[in-house]
Amino acid sequence: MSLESIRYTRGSLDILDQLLLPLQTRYVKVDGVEDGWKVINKMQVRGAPAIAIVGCLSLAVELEKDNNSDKKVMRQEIEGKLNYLVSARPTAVNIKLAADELINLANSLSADETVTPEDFKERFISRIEGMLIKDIEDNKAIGRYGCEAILKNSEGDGPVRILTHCNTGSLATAGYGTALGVIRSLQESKRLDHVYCTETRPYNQGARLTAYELVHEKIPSTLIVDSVVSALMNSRRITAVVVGADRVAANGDTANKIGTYQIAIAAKHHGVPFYIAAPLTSIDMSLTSGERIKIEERPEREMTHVGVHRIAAPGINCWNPSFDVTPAALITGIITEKGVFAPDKLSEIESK
Ligand SMILES: CSC[C@@H](O)[C@@H](O)C(=O)COP(=O)(O)O
Repeated sequence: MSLESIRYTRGSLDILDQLLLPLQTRYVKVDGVEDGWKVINKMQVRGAPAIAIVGCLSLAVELEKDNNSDKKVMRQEIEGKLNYLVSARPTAVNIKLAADELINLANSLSADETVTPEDFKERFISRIEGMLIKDIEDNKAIGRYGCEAILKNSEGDGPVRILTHCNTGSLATAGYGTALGVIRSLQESKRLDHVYCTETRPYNQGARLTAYELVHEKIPSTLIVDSVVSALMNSRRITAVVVGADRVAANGDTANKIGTYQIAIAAKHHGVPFYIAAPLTSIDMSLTSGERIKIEERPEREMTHVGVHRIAAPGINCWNPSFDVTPAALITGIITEKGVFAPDKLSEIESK
């Protein structure tokens, strides 16, 4: 069974505390929006789709307990709470798009005189619950499309080797995963020879989380230090790189975990196809290019310490951007639940 990062039943939400993995498995109760903001901001839950889903579910939990019977007040509070949740982490677009969709829903439910306050609450919570189910279905479709594209592009019908970065699996999504979903799908097709995952400094999502998921799923895999990527491509045949995304701009420029950009440059140099695997909820068509993506800067302690142990010389200045933007020109294809698109063809998604 896959790892479960989100446990939800109506009125109750618990998330797996990813700060404690892989050494401890502990679930944390999320009792409303304030808790939701905190677990996202502290990165107890992380990964663009999981951030959006946990944020929205925290609102669903709060709403379930709310006895408000004034639709206008409910609408106003919902908008304020969603905007607050969006502020917890700035780079991933999924939570912003989910918030916009829910604010539109609240506006129309509030304006519709045939909708009672009870109906408002029921329909609003059901829409949020639907996101959980849809994300898993979308990830499975991403897995299938990604697997097909990689096998089609690889020479002959031999085994394939994949490199991935950061964590994009069950822990970063509602389940199955995006880039890790593609890897799962390749494993199911029996064509997967090996996966290499980077440590993903400074927060080590690769070493702590992806490695944990790969071992859990019994997928043949090896952990590498981030700076080994070029040497790996030079010495072992890598079929493709597949990573996730936090925000894809309309021209295909993609923000993802810091270090993604240099992997894409290495892939171009070595002729290795470089894929982004992301649901449509990670695509921000309102931004013409990646230049305008806001990049989160995290506390320097995440660089200077591993757990409680200081590893950097005291007194040194630190710069800790959490994401970088890979230019579209370095990207072979963007794998979505609607198929694989060249980065300059994202506008075609709407007609699918
Ligand atoms: C399916 S998640 C894709 C990305 O969100 C993932 O690769 C990533 O960059 C996560 O960053 P994080 O800072 O751990 O939230």
